[in-house]
Amino acid sequence: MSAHPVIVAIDGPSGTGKSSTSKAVAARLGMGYLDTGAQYRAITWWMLSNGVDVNDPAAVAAVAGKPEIVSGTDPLAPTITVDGTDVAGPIRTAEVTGAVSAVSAVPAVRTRITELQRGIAAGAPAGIVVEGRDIGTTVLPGADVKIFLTADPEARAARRSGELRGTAPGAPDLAATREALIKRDAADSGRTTSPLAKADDATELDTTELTLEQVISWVIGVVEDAGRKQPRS
Ligand SMILES: Nc1ncnc2c1ncn2[C@@H]1O[C@H](COP(=O)(O)OP(=O)(O)O)[C@@H](O)[C@H]1O
Ligand SMILES: Nc1ccn([C@H]2C[C@H](O)[C@@H](COP(=O)(O)OP(=O)(O)O)O2)c(=O)n1
Repeated sequence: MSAHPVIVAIDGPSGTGKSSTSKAVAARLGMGYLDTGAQYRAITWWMLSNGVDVNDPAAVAAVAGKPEIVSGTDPLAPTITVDGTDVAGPIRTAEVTGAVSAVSAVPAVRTRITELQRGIAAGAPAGIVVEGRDIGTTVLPGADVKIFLTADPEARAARRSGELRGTAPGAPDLAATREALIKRDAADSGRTTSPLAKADDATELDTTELTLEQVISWVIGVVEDAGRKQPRS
């Protein structure tokens, strides 16, 4: 399709549809898929499992280089391990969700994880869809396609709440989910190092009134357009 493997950056706050959209787009276009939030969750899980005080940035920074995080990029079966342990389940607990913004605000953590992400993107032979908070702005500023997804907080909380009810018995109710989500957005947008932000050259899409399938089709259209505009090799 293009002269080099296409890199697609999809950013936005929680519940806008980044993961579901990115996975589907990557699968349909035969590309890799990287969930960068899962990596921040994985390092947070390791900190909590090892008794590190996640509210002490110096303590977190001191051990940020220790865990070995490996992400599998098949969009049909993405994987994440820490020191060889499959953590796909444990990284989705409320405890990790409650601590991840503090850990991911620590510059030493971001430097480490950003390096990992750049290496994975550079080594993706068929191109890759990378989703997160700072992919278009910091991690891959030269990405071929940059998309920023948004949606009303009510829609985002309802989606997340529905998802948690499906997978986690005893999950918090809608109001609690909404409150936690807004608090996490504020922390992620307000941090000093590489906050959640739309890149100037990203295309924004409000997904509030759209179905997931509509969002997927729109993103595929943008990626295919970008491929057509690239010089032929
Ligand atoms: N446009 C949409 N309409 C309705 N539900 C959606 C839409 N996009 C995503 N969802 C659902 O919302 C939940 C959160 O989506 P997800 O892709 O995990 O968002 P994010 O990665 O941005 O946090 C999932 O259950 C997903 O199926
Ligand atoms: N590129 C990224 C991706 C995620 N993070 C941090 C901030 C987020 O609150 C957490 C968790 O991200 P994740 O994408 O799993 O969050 P969701 O629950 O899917 O919204 O990680 C980040 O700082 N930078």
